[in-house]
Amino acid sequence: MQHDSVLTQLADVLESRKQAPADSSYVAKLYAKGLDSILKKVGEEATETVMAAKDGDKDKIVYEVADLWFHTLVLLAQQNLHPDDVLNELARRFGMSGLVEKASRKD
Ligand SMILES: N=c1c2ncn([C@@H]3O[C@H](COP(=O)(O)OP(=O)(O)OP(=O)(O)O)[C@@H](O)[C@H]3O)c2ncn1[C@@H]1O[C@H](COP(=O)(O)O)[C@@H](O)[C@H]1O
Repeated sequence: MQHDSVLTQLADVLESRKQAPADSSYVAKLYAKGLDSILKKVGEEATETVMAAKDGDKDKIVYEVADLWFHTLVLLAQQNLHPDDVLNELARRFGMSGLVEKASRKD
């Protein structure tokens, strides 16, 4: 599987969880708890990433960054944003305009 398609497919799953009953999955439950709960998880996972890096444990760094990225993807979805919106911003900073065509920003 291409890595960029992991982001896209995960974003599709996160979008679909918006229609799911609150008790049906972790993400559905997190949406039901609301923005503050999502932000709390982002903060916790950022802290756990810092602790893993301070411990110098590379496996733990990868695991915690995956948790951090995952919860930021939940945040993006909750805000009706898509990973492509972030990839486009990174591409713009890298001097590569139009790298990712699909962006779903709705504001
Ligand atoms: N990638 C992930 C993923 N990464 C981390 N997590 C969850 O994020 C939580 C991490 O929080 P912690 O480490 O603090 O563990 P915890 O104590 O269980 O967390 P809390 O219940 O206290 O919030 C764990 O419950 C993990 O299971 C994830 N949950 C789901 N996904 C993906 O999201 C998709 C949709 O998820 P569901 O809606 O749950 O099916 C799944 O198919 C997966 O691909």
